[in-house]
Amino acid sequence: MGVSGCGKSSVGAGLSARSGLPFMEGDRLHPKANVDKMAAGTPLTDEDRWPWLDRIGAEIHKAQRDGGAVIVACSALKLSYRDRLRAAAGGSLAFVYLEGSFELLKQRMAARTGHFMPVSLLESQLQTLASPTGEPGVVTVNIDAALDAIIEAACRGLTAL
Ligand SMILES: Nc1ncnc2c1ncn2[C@@H]1O[C@H](COP(=O)(O)OP(=O)(O)OP(=O)(O)O)[C@@H](O)[C@H]1O
Ligand SMILES: O=C(O)[C@H](O)[C@@H](O)[C@H](O)[C@H](O)CO
Repeated sequence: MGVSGCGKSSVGAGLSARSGLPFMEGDRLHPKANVDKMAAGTPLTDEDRWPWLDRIGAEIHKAQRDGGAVIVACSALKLSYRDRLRAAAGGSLAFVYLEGSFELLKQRMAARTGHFMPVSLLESQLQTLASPTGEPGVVTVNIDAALDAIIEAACRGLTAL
């Protein structure tokens, strides 16, 4: 979890490769209207996000019900969003929070190509973000490091929960 450009997809795919667990890109569950809205430079509202979070929660629940687990890339910016996911999951749910400075996030967003999310939305992402550090089941990893080191730190943190 974390704001746009923090590395959710990259780290999620890396954790999936290491653990053998399936990876789900949360952005793919956004309704097209949400993606169009963000692409046009307008931040999503709670009302835009609830149905999307419920889709993600249902996928996590299904994986756990079937005796498995799934790694999901999801911004989960507010406590109320994370609690919605926790309630939907029904089982245990851990969060890896990828934390970074405005400058580094901006730099990573600006350097990537072919992504719908404009850099102009980073400020609103950070304004909406409520840090999860201190909530149960949260591993916080600073993103100012090589991808491998971030994945390693996330793995270590998750194992220690
Ligand atoms: N540790 C890292 N070092 C250097 N570049 C990185 C690192 N982690 C991710 N990146 C790059 O930063 C960009 C953002 O990463 P990524 O797309 O994984 O973030 P994200 O949180 O999934 O973004 P979004 O939510 O906006 O889709 C990508 O171009 C990715 O290759
Ligand atoms: O809750 C949100 O505002 C969204 O999920 C965003 O975080 C983006 O979809 C994502 O970061 C892609 O850039």
